[in-house]
Amino acid sequence: MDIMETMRGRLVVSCQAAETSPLHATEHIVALACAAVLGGASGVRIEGVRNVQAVRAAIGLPVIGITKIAQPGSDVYITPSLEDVQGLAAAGADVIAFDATDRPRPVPVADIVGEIARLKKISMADISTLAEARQAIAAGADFVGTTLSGYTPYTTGTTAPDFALMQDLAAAGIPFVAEGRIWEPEQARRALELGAAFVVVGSAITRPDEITRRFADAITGGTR
Ligand SMILES: CC(=O)N[C@H](C=O)[C@@H](O)[C@H](O)[C@H](O)COP(=O)(O)O
Repeated sequence: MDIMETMRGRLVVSCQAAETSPLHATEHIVALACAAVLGGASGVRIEGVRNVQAVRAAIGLPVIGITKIAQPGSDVYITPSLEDVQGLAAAGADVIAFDATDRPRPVPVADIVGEIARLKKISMADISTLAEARQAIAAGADFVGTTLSGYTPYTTGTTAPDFALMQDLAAAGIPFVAEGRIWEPEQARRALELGAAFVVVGSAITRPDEITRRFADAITGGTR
């Protein structure tokens, strides 16, 4: 399987559950991933070494692996350490995504990228700005994701996907994936038209609490 070609121009579904969610168990993550594949996903994004291992065994499509581990003295939590990279690689992730934002971090971006390459995996740098994307590619990342736009102190306040960032990435010739706040199929299509290699959708498909809240708020005007 050519990992990138399998996902190119297609939908990848992020199957994650917060610790507070009733879906926070490996069997539920596997079920979400299998449902996504049934619905036409061409890959999945999975959090946690155990979940990656179980999903890898259950589906034959590309798996993007991440960990989410809070770090003392740092806001970087997506695949922050070399041990996280090693665990995800051993669990069978094809692509390893990691925080490549310009914030204080436990391990330099170049070291994370180097370890992913050493383990013969594909690296996806989750960024929030064009400058971070340039730095990540210069450090050797295979491609970037717009995942963290809106989640760094210097990129706050948006509710829509960051189409402007996608346009900037395309203009700069940086290979990118669209991820973050994509709630409508038309937004996914637009991201592809802007040059995204593929599109990652999470909450709008796999977080029933957030999907429910969207409907409930629309009905009640946000008052509960
Ligand atoms: C910021 C952050 O931690 N993003 C995480 C990255 O894996 C996930 O919580 C998101 O659900 C994922 O990026 C997909 O985005 P959305 O759920 O908006 O479609």
